Amino acid sequence: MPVSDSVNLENAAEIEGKAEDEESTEGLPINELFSSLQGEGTLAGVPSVFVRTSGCNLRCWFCDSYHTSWEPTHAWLGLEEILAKIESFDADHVVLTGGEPLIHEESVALLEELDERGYHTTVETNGTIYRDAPIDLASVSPKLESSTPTPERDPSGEGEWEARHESDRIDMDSLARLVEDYDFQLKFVVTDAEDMPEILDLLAELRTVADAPISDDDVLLMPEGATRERLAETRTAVADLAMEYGFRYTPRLHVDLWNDAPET
Ligand SMILES: C[S@@+](CC[C@H](N)C(=O)[O-])C[C@H]1O[C@@H](n2cnc3c(N)ncnc32)[C@H](O)[C@@H]1O
Ligand SMILES: Nc1nc2[nH]cc(C(=O)O)c2c(=O)[nH]1
Ligand code: SF4
Ligand SMILES: [Mg+2]
Repeated sequence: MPVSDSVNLENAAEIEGKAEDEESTEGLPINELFSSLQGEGTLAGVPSVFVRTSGCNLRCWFCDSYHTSWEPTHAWLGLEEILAKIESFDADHVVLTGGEPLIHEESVALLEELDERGYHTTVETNGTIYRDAPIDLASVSPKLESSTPTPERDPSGEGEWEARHESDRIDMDSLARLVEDYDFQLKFVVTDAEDMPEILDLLAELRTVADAPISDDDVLLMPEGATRERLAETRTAVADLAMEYGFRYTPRLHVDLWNDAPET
């Protein structure tokens, strides 16, 4: 969808207010809807349609989807319109992402319609919100302390989101319900070895709290980087960490192939 069709909201409070107002109505704020190869995780390389909702409850400093979080941009589309666009592509897999798709109650209705039509559904989520929906793969990316937008790292302000991001980024109950109810992968964005103790602690706690087994094979380390240049700096160290700790490594194929251009 060309961004020129989209409505640009000025600030985060406005989009969040808008998203809540619109929960009672049909439709979703869509930032882009396109066909590509799944670039990340266990299904990397699978042709998929991506539906990117706008709006997020967190603000990672490195967010590669800036126009869904820091500066949300979107058009409101009805479910029928979204489904027609999805069906115009020849794919069996649909990836619902964002922004944070699970802030929107209407995401459940979309997933139900996709399930009825026989699509395999992946939901890319930060794991802070649980919803009961036909999700074939919950692709959960819990946010580490290294994602927090400190004043030095804030891409748009002076650290106004730091405290809220820090207090909201982990919700153990939501994480536990997601891994209990769905096939899942835990996909951590990693920059260097300093991220590892927090990952190990989080896994230990989740394994205690969740009534579902979590194997090391369910844990994927993904290098931080939204550009080829940045990935070139992080990926070898992250691959080494995956080998050292016995977790999986996931590439970011869309960054390697297309440098994370829009609609890739
Ligand atoms: C834009 S997020 C949308 C879904 C959800 N909000 C989340 O964070 O999981 C999609 C995926 O991209 C990852 N991601 C975002 N920015 C990244 C970056 N700079 N480097 C590596 N992965 C990144 C997220 O961790 C998540 O797995
Ligand atoms: N090709 C491609 N694969 C992806 N996997 C997860 C993505 C996302 O932004 O959630 C993504 C994306 O933006 N593009
Ligand atoms: S949670 Fe996901 S969409 Fe939200 S700011 Fe972080 S990476 Fe971006
Ligand atoms: Mg992406």
